[in-house]
Amino acid sequence: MTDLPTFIAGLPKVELHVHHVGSASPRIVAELAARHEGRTPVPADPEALADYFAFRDFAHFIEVYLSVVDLIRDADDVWLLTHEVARELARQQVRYAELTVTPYSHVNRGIPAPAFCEAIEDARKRAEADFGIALRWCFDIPGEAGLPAAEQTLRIALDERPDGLISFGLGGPEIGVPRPQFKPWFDQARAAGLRSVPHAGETTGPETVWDALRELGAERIGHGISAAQDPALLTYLAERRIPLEISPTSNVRTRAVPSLDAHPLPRIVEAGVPVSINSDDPPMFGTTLNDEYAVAARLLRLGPDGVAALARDAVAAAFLAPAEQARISAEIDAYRANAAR
Ligand SMILES: O=c1[nH]cnc2c1ncn2[C@@H]1O[C@H](CO)[C@@H](O)[C@H]1O
Repeated sequence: MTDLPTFIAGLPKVELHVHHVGSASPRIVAELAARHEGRTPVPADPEALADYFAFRDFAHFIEVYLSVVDLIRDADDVWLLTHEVARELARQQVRYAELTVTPYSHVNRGIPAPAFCEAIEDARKRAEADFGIALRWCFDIPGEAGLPAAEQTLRIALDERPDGLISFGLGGPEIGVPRPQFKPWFDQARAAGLRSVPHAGETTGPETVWDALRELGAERIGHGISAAQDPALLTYLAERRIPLEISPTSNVRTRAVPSLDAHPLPRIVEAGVPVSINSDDPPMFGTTLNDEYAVAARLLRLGPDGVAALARDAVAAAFLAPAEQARISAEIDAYRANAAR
């Protein structure tokens, strides 16, 4: 039997909560920073970049995140970023990923919506051909930009409607950005067939998770970790099989939780709530999806069978056709069986 990190590295996976810009590797960020030398606070040197990605608190994280968004100036930058993110996901044996993209932030910086959508779509199709990975898009509202961003994000989603678009989200800070105000836009997105996957309960309490469920029709919750403070909410999520998209290291690096050992993941799993394990913004948090599976295995005291079950749970939570879910789950089972020999 191979050791657990090696087992995880080869395990077929899906990733459901990972941000487009947040996945820009130090190499890509350095390349983009070099293209815009002198006009960005983002260091081009990967060493200095690691220090730059040390966050005082969540607000500081968003500030740094937006400084990386500023590096993406044209459709070529968008294509490069998207194709490289797909390469890194495929390297970790990710077969399918729902990538959270924030069109508002890019259109707001001068990239026309049609050009932006054409770039991500072309990169998505090329990634499927080059790496065998299926990408789909979640268009999310940057919460800090409020209702104008909600309106523009919905407009872009419905007017451009890229083939890969499957869901509608809400990211950015939660403090001072109540979820209920976004209900009209989520209602329209859901009426147009987009799945609802807002962030909630990351930096605020269980009430924002309740709001995301009751007001925004959330089918999955981004993070949702404060649900661990509300037994009734845990029961509600478990009974209705509403998955939480958990990114353990993200929560520590943005100071949403004090340490990995204090992370509520064990309590959430213990309550029977479905979870998927994710990396969120891997280079910014100094992690990878494989590292997050290793963290989850440590916190949940899992061996290969348990880790394979985590991967299957993420497949079950994915907005994938049942036949596709069955195919990837069967690949996970075959891999587990083969590793046991
Ligand atoms: O962990 C996270 N929580 C909330 N927002 C995040 C996170 N990672 C990346 N973003 C991104 O920050 C943008 C701000 O414009 C949000 O739209 C969201 O996509």
